[in-house]
Amino acid sequence: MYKIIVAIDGFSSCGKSTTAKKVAENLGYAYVDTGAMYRAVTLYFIGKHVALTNPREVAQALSDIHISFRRNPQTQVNETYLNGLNVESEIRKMTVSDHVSPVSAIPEVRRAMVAQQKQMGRTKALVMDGRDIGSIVFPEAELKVFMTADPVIRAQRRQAELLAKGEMVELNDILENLKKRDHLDTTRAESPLVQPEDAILLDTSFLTIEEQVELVTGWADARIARLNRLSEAHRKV
Ligand SMILES: Nc1ncnc2c1ncn2[C@@H]1O[C@H](COP(=O)(O)OP(=O)(O)OP(=O)(O)O)[C@@H](O)[C@H]1O
Ligand SMILES: Nc1ccn([C@@H]2O[C@H](COP(=O)(O)O)[C@@H](O)[C@H]2O)c(=O)n1
Repeated sequence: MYKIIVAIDGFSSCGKSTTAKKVAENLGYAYVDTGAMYRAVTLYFIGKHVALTNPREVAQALSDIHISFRRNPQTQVNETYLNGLNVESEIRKMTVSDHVSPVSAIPEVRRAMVAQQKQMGRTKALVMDGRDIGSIVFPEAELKVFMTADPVIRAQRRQAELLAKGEMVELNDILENLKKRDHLDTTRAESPLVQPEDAILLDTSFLTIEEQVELVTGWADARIARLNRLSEAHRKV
């Protein structure tokens, strides 16, 4: 069976990781949330008061950081570990959301994360979501999806999620954070968020989670079937 890479990019909180996780499950593929990697770096930088404009401090901090993902046996969900500590819940808090975009715009940070991400994709059978997966990390990905949704709907969904975890945040604060991050992410000099020309656009504003998962899984199945047919035809020649 042909194995592919599914690259999912898009704006903040439009459903990328929720969709990517379920599509990976459906395909029996590994899933990597690259936003979690940038969030873990940010958590470390905040804790160590790393000066973002000091290249030596940034390089030292990056060499001290080890990020990994481990499956929680109870929830079956991949959780993020920073230097051996589970930081899954810490990295989702607003403090990290407020600082992550400037940290992820630093070229040295991107180089370090992209190198690890490329390694993770060397055996394919991977669904990865982020901001530069189809454009920089895996420009050769067999399926690229670019997700978007109305900003107010995105903020409402994120607010409900934070509330369920006991964090009460004003809708407007979330909306401002989303808009600010989208602006920084799309305008930064180093690998900005762009929709690759060969990506399929998916607006989730009026879709249910099940509908968006079904769409992306269907596109992936179609790509795999086509590549299987091509390789079979090639084998027969
Ligand atoms: N179609 C949908 N309908 C309702 N809620 C949704 C839908 N898609 C995603 N959500 C919810 O919206 C929230 C944000 O989704 P998710 O974390 O997947 O977005 P994301 O694009 O990965 O965000 P980020 O870029 O900030 O990591 C989650 O609480 C998720 O359950
Ligand atoms: N490939 C990526 C992924 C993420 N970022 C930055 O991290 C922030 C948090 O990402 P979430 O997916 O958890 O929202 C995001 O706003 C980007 O600044 C990135 O640069 N590249």
